[in-house]
Amino acid sequence: MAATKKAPRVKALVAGNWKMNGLKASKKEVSGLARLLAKSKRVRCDVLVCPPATLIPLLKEEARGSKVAVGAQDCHAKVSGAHTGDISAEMLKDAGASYVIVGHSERRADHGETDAVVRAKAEAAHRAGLVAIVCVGETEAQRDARETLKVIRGQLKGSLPADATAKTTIVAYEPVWAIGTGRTPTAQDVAKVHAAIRGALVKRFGDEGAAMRILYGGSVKPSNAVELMGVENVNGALVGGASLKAEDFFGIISAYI
Ligand SMILES: O=C(CO)COP(=O)(O)O
Repeated sequence: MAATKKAPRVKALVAGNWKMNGLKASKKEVSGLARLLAKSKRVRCDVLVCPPATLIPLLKEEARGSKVAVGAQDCHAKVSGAHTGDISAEMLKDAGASYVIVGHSERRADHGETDAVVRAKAEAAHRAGLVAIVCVGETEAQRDARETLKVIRGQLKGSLPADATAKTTIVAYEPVWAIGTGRTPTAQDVAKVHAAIRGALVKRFGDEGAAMRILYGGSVKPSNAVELMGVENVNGALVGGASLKAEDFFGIISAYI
């Protein structure tokens, strides 16, 4: 009998993207989250908070000894130099980050980041020893034109470094029209896109692609987390608004209890 290869078990990640929200006082959300996680010993996923860069050292300290990792929302591709206002991956690592989000649709849209730029940032993350969370997602117009899979495959091809592995790289699928709108794709649509992403990852990276985490992002809330996180090839969530309050974020994490 031919041996059938089983898909590897992938540990999920629930990541919070605070975007441009949070002040020093927000550290109480991290200590609150750490307390909730400590109380519930059965949480089967990794947990990450990505605050504005100014808060990384403070939140890293606040999260010390807990299950909460700290990450950043963007990085520059270079190590250092004359790039006013930018922060390198090495600096983020030095500040306490262990992950960095690259290619978020808000950066692709507001800062004209191309796939090549996103790829250079992901390579910088790897160079610095950070895990890169590479975001892809179609706009509403692209979805209406039934171009979703074509767009996603193109973004993956252009944005992922050639030597990406399951340890260094995470893909986040965030349909642009679902971000901050309260609208989400159906579980069937999420399954279709995540299956296509998995197929593209396996084709390009083999076993590493089979083990790479694929997060879903866009209006994830405690009320829809169980359904969305239960979809095949969904290995966690990238959460915006609902990650700002410890109780809400824990409500989403609870999908993995
Ligand atoms: O953009 C997002 C996370 O990166 C999703 O944001 P919301 O969860 O607020 O829709």
